[in-house]
Amino acid sequence: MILDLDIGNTLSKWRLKDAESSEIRSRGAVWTREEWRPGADIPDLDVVEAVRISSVARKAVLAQTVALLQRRVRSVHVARSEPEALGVSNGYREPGKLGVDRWLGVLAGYQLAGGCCTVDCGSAITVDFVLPGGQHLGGYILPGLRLMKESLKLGTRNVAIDPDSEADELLVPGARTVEAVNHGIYMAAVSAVNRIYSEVCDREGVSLPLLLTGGDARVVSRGVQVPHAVWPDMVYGGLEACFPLTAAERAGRMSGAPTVPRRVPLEKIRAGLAFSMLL
Ligand SMILES: Nc1ncnc2c1ncn2[C@@H]1O[C@H](COP(=O)(O)OP(=O)(O)O)[C@@H](O)[C@H]1O
Ligand SMILES: CC(C)(COP(=O)(O)O)[C@@H](O)C(=O)NCCC(=O)O
Ligand SMILES: [K+]
Repeated sequence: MILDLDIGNTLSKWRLKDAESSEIRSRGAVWTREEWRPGADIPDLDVVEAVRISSVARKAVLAQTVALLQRRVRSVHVARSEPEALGVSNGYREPGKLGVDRWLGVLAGYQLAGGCCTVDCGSAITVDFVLPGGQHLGGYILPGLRLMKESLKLGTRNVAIDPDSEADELLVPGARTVEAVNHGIYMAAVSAVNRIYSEVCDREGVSLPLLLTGGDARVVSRGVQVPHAVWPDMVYGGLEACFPLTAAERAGRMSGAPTVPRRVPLEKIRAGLAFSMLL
């Protein structure tokens, strides 16, 4: 079995993948923590022959995790942001400073769709762009839905946005504090994603497929106007592309990859942008 780990600021996600069949056997998530020991909530390491890790948690968390895994597993691969990989040039002035989850998302997106826009809705919401030739432009970082809510300190931190709500319900004026907060932060997140996407496509003169991932991808997706795909395993896709271990991975196939979303004509994106600027 292959253990894939995606250690975010809030949650550490894992999945076990069968090295022979390439099937995903199980998956889970635990709160990201300083100390991380195999227990009821993480998989049995006896069946694991290789581990692939993406981590944006504090250095000590990664060091602890790697030390623990190296005692039990033969090969442990840790992803890093590089100046260039798999046809993509990192757009950061200091490439190593780009969050590795963003880098892996971009690599997965590029392998799937060529030039694209990748959005990761987790603790932070990040939006990254890579052009059809493989140039990554850099991106945007804004607080995630939960972080925005917690920063307001209005006693609403424990009332999450219902992930099954429709965008229509979440965009109307709130008539209670908790609604005003939830609708406000939702409006902030989806407006930012819509605007950033349109601005950059306009500026670069290209309509790019849009891909969403992260814990809040499903709810953000409902407020995103352009056709797009939700890809929960996008960061894992980057790990597969960087460290291919199975036959399918070596052939360039990533588990759970969505069909590439339809490209909107650039004129339509520009018309939407011009209209929103009039308001
Ligand atoms: N079951 C859940 N537990 C915790 N957070 C969740 C859950 N479902 C959705 N979320 C949302 O997803 C975010 C965490 O998403 P994730 O992509 O795992 O973040 P990160 O990679 O930063 O750890 C939280 O900030 C929260 O808004
Ligand atoms: C921006 C992030 C905090 C997002 O992390 P996440 O919300 O997925 O936990 C992470 O990608 C990170 O720590 N990046 C380093 C800074 C940068 O990318 O510029
Ligand atoms: K994120």
